[in-house]
Amino acid sequence: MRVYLKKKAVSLILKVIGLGKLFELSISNHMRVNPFENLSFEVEEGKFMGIAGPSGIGKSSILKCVYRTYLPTTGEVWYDSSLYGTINLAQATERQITHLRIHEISYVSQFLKVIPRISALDIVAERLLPLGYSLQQARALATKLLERLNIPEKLWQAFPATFSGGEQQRVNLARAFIVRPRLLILDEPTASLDNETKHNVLAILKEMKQEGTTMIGVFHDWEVMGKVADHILDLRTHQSAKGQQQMAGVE
Ligand SMILES: Nc1ncnc2c1ncn2[C@@H]1O[C@H](COP(=O)(O)OP(=O)(O)OP(=O)(O)O)[C@@H](O)[C@H]1O
Repeated sequence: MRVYLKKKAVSLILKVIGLGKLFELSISNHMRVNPFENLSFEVEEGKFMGIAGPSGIGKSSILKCVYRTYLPTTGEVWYDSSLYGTINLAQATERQITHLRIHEISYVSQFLKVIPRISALDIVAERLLPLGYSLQQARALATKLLERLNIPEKLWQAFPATFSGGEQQRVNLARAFIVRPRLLILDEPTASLDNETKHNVLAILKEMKQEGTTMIGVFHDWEVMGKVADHILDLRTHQSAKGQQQMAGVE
């Protein structure tokens, strides 16, 4: 008897085509900075794509174009969303982007945008309120996450404005993790963490991957990236990336 294994269909969650970003610096005599152009890549559902390349090549800007903090100058960012089906994030409305950020796309950077006079616990818990959780449920889940990220209990009711860089980063991670997003964008998420917390963050990322979260991320620490990434987009060797930024004055 022959047994045929059914080939699992590959499902793309992100397809970026011809992405480019041009910055024009009005304060510097209209100098133009064009870190990447005509950049294309794809990410399969449930996979982790790391982005590598030297400082200034555009890694963070690519993440920001996907999260739509930056509007790309050229190109398409096709995302297979739960809310709207396949949608080009480069052309989605602000309202669609806001909804996607609440429900399915999270971004975590090295820095926390500190919200004044809200406790660390509530900054994390509040992410769950628009998703239908009660304040009590949200606080219980936030507590578990803050514990896992080694934030001491005495800080839970404190305001993160006074926290150290590493503590703020852990609150930032908790805010992104708590919603268990469909797409998680990570920009240097472990940069100021001690080894024990880094280890815990990696464990949470692996757990989320198993639950189906797709991730794209930039890590300075190649060892950390190697532990979670399924493949790496290396901007130095990527054919369609320019590989280095070009600067030119406006004619
Ligand atoms: N908002 C902005 N306005 C003007 N220029 C910008 C802006 N954001 C990024 N750039 C420029 O684009 C280039 C790429 O920056 P980006 O932060 O994406 O690089 P990176 O590869 O992430 O660098 P690093 O590894 O040092 O964080 C840099 O020259 C940077 O100065």
